[in-house]
Amino acid sequence: MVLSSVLGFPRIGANREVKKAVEAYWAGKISADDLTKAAADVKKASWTGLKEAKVDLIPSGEFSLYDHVLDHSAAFNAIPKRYLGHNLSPLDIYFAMGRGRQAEGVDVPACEMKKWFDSNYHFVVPELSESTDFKLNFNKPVEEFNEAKALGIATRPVVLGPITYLWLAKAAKEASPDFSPISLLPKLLPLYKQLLTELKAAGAEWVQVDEPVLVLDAGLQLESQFNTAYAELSPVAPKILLTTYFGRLDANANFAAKLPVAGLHIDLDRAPTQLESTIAAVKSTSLVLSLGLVSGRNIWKTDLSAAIKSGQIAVDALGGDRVIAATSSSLLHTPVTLASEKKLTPEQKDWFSFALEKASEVHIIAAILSGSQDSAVSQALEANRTSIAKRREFEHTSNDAVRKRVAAITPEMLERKSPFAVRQEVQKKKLNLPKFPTTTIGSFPQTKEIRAARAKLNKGEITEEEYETFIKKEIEHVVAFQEKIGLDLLVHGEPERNDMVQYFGEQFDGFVFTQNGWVQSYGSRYVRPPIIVYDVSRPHPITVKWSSYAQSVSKKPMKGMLTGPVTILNWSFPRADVSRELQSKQLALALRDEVVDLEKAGIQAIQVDEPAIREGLPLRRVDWDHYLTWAVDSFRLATSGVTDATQTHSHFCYSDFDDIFPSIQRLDADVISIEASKSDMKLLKTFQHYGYANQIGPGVYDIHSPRVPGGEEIQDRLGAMLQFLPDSLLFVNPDCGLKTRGWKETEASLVNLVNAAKWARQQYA
Ligand code: MET
Ligand SMILES: [Zn+2]
Repeated sequence: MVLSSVLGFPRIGANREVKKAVEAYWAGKISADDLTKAAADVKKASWTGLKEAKVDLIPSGEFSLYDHVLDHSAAFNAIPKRYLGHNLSPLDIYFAMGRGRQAEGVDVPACEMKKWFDSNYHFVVPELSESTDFKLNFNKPVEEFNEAKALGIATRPVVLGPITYLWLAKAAKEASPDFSPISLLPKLLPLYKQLLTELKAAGAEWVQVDEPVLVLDAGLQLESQFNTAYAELSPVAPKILLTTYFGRLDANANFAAKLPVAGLHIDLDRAPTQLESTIAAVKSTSLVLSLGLVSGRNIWKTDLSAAIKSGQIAVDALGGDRVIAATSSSLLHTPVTLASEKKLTPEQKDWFSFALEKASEVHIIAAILSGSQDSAVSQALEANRTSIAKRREFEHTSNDAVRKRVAAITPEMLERKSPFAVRQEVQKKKLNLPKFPTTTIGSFPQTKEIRAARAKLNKGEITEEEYETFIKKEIEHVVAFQEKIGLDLLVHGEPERNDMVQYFGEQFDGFVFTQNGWVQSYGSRYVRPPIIVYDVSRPHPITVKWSSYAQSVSKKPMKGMLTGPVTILNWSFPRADVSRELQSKQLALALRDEVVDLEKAGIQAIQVDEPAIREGLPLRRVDWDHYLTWAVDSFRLATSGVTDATQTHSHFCYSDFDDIFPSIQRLDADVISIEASKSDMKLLKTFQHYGYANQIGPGVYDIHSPRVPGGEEIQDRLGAMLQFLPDSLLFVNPDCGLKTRGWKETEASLVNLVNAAKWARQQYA
């Protein structure tokens, strides 16, 4: 019999209960016990939901109050020293690692966060060194396994595998220079042994061990690391299902299929081509093959007939008892349920499947593959056929004007009229900026009042006109503030935007929005990604009125502010019926029109933000070129419609450029701003090494913290930067937008920034 399985479920609650509970706990409004209770309710709802959806293998242990990688660090006692000795409870140490802590004399910053593979989920990076004192503080998978068991629900516990855990880790500051986290494998394995032994004793039949590192180019040692680890773990563990997701096993399938485990899971949503090769690799073994047929990363209804067809290939080759029908990855990346969407049209609603609906899908696939005669199952399959047929019909329609425009993109459209050196001279005269021009990244504090006004507009409590008047006042205030403190290149402050992606999605044609489609981004921060459902176009100018209004109240140059095509794409749920490249080009053309309109309206500098361009980088290096080509081309398409005199800017809030430097260069923005405050000056050496020749503003302070940088501190940074960058290229700016900051620290910080730039003008006159 083919069993159905779900690799992980959203852990935020159907109505964001977990966010509400953890934030209430942080605010001291509820106790740790209340928090545990709220978490238990959410887990119970997930397990019950999955059981009702008739999923055979239900996950446990993957719930998290903040982040599942952090859960492992806390369990393994991989706790950096700075969090100890403050008399904090284990729970508070855990949260301090996740988000920092500034209270009652304790002042510790958070651990670093990084993007989870190619997703927009952030995990807390483990910090390890030779002196990390591994021990098993608690066994979360056992606890949750028992918790579910007490509710009468048998589950398959989930753990992050040892190799992937160590691979995600970084060397702590105190580690020796040649330390590499993977060297701790021999020290870590005993903990996994203990954890898995206890799981087996608790009665778990299976355990899901996630090793997504297997889909990366993670080096030659991988095979021996896996052999060592699993030879030790298998004898003591429940049956191990080794799970990979987000990509292809490629050559790693050769050794993965020979590991002493009971099953292997592959992602057929991201990498459908690995079905046949993996079947061939496992055929002569006794491994169970778990097929990731239902996407854990997107929200489109699965074409069940197609999934069943793929599943049947595996069943024919291996027999039904060796096949599991599963989600491709954890459903963490999808919203909980469609049931709470009241505003989608019935037609739209019929296109989607969120986590709970996906659970039913794996059940139907498994049931059909097992030869089920159940009429409910055949009806569900029939209904799915009808839905998919309707969706395909819709997909066959297109906005021909948009398609034609994409087809007619010429190489010239990707080129500015003149090279940077020529543009720089023209822009110097036109914008008349001083040396070391000061600017900001776009947004100013999104105050309570701004959010209240937007909420009132949405509820119909104020008119569109009243809202516009309010926003204009905000803009006036932000502009006057910037003039007062002496910034050079101004911004309007983005008060009209709820979110840098959602705002544009709402103005473009081709997007659909959910009311409750929240997905965890990190900790208690959830996002509601827009869904691209159709060819994208711009029915009318979007930001022109705000930027022109801002320009009309100042004599200083105003910088227009847009979100780039690749970032809009990466932070939305994309269509599955056309390529990401096509969607990106459509977005680029829509933005190109906006850029040209801004120029026509007299805006002399235009910033097109691409903070997500790097996270979209494919997991396998062989796929990089293709992505980077269309991603960079999209940016160039969006920004190259202007004359030499218009200064284009772009912004990235990371600094991990080593891998993609040539692509950053190829964007050919006149000015880029990057995050640099946290990552010392190593990055600037990269810029020097590659001979970056356009203008650049490495962030001079970190906006993610309320801390005000001192004037001298900023001067020092500028001095250090000027050792690597010619003074004619340097801009002075913070490292990201200020929307999450308060006005008080914003003012103090920017005053120091302006003064530091004045100092630099004297020093380097
Ligand atoms: C995440 S990058 C943010 C850029 C945007 N212009 C802002 O200032 O908020
Ligand atoms: Zn940013």
